[in-house]
Amino acid sequence: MVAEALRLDAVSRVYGESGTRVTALDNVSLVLPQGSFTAVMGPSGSGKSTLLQCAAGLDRPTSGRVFVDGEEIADGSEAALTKFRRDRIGFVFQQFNLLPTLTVMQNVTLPLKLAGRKIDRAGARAVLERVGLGDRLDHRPSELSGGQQQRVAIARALVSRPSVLFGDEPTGALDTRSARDVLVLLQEAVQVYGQTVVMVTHDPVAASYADAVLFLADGRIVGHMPRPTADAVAAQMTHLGDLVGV
Ligand SMILES: Nc1ncnc2c1ncn2[C@@H]1O[C@H](COP(=O)(O)OP(=O)(O)OP(=O)(O)O)[C@@H](O)[C@H]1O
Repeated sequence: MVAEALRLDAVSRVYGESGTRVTALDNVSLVLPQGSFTAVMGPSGSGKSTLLQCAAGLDRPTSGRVFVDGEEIADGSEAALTKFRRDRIGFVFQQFNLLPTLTVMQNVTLPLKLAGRKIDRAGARAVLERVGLGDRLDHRPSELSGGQQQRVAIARALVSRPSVLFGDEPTGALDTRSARDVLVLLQEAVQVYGQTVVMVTHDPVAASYADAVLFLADGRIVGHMPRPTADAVAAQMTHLGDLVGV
């Protein structure tokens, strides 16, 4: 039996008041096993980012429950939620979100510092070597290419050994080759290191690196494709677009 890394039980997220109400997530339930790589796709506005934010504890569902590694995301204070995220969640954004004044090494060790954990420089160096940046430790983000910056962001997300690594279009700002490097890295995190990765993407090629694709439309899960190929994903997206009229 493979353990569960992520569980959503009937999660809904409603924005706004009556009149402007938007149901961004509508009663979504899912279970992802440890060591899986899942892509989340769907038309614009289908709820992909909201799903990721609720699953990662960056946003609170209106109703329903989220479990990471079997433990429910704290429903308590902001501080408790922050601790939960720091201990269990890694997040990679489209725009890297590195701190420009810090070096590569400082960026990567910052989460450990903020969490009051021991700074394991050797561990951080090993992760940076793994992402191919072992010789760039003292560089600033502005001295790196977009692909290299995203690899720093991935190293920063991996250094605290999160239960789940979330990516919100992590290849969205990269050229084809850099995107491929990042996707191979995420695949390796899953296949070699047993990490669990959940990635939102608009790109069928990026999605084809995952073990499975979840399709969202109107805040609901409307499809699941194991062993995706780029062509099959593109065909399914066209079909979804026809269904929801985009
Ligand atoms: N803070 C917010 N306030 C009000 N409505 C919101 C807010 N965030 C998202 N929404 C709405 O919730 C729905 C889902 O948005 P979400 O960003 O999750 O979609 P998405 O699938 O990630 O879209 P995209 O592919 O365009 O990034 C949309 O209708 C959006 O307008």
